[in-house]
Amino acid sequence: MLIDKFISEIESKRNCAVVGLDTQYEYVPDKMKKSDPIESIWEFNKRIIDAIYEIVAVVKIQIAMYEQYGVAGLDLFYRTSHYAKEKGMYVIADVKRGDISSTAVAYSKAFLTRPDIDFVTVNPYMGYDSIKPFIDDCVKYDKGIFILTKTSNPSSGDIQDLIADGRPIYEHVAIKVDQWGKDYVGERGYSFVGAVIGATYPEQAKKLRALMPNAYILVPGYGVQGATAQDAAAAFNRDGLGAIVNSSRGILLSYKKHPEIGLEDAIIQEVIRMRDDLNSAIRGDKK
Ligand SMILES: O=c1ccn([C@@H]2O[C@H](COP(=O)(O)O)[C@@H](O)[C@H]2O)c(=O)[nH]1
Repeated sequence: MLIDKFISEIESKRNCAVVGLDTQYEYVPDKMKKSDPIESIWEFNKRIIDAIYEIVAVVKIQIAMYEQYGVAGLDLFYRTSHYAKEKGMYVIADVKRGDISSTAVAYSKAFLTRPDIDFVTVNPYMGYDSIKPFIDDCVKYDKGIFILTKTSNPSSGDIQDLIADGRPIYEHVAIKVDQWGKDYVGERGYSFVGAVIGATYPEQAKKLRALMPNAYILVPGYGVQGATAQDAAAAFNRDGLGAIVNSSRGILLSYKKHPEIGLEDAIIQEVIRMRDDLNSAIRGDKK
């Protein structure tokens, strides 16, 4: 099962950090900027992937950053996912889809039938029939999903924290994630039905971790959004597994903090710093 192989790869690299390829033209170093933004971003993405693929298991590609450039941007999204996959990386398409079942079937087909995409993020607001097509395709094509549960943004509480039947909505979502994923637990004890929990909400993450012990959790919010490795650690199980932690701008823009070294060295340095920071918070490894 994909989720078992995914866990083995994270273990063998000793790295639960996800590099978020939320690339925009503005992020490309001036020296690398060409007149064509698409080709500039492509060069940047390729150099990042080449720099990290031996030490990082997973990339998350945020589709919105590519869609803003129209059809050429979408083509770049897939060129990037294809390139990362060719280098042996796991690819999360951060697309946050969710719609009535007939439309969800099409959304799922768009991503989960592709060999270059392993996971997608989905939005549970419309309920089980909007999620089931993705689960069916996960079974058929050996893929996985991360369901938005408690998101990292400051306003996530506007709706997710409202109390229904005595508990916040995000806890109800976690209970559903647990139920929906129970039949799909692999050899390592984790399901391909996972969740998204922001590192910016560590107290909530502890409770949510207990409510869905078999879910793999995608944890955004580390770095630029202000969460620390200690915050992110709340989403992990005692086995040191159960979560992956994303950083996008913190890694993509790390070259600005280290103008004295080249792009690749700056990216590698930041990825290693993040990996060691997380391993120290999760399992007490020495930094
Ligand atoms: O709750 C959520 C869900 C998704 N995201 C996405 O993760 C990255 C975070 O980028 P940073 O630059 O590391 O802040 C981005 O793609 C978001 O859309 C999230 O932040 N929070």
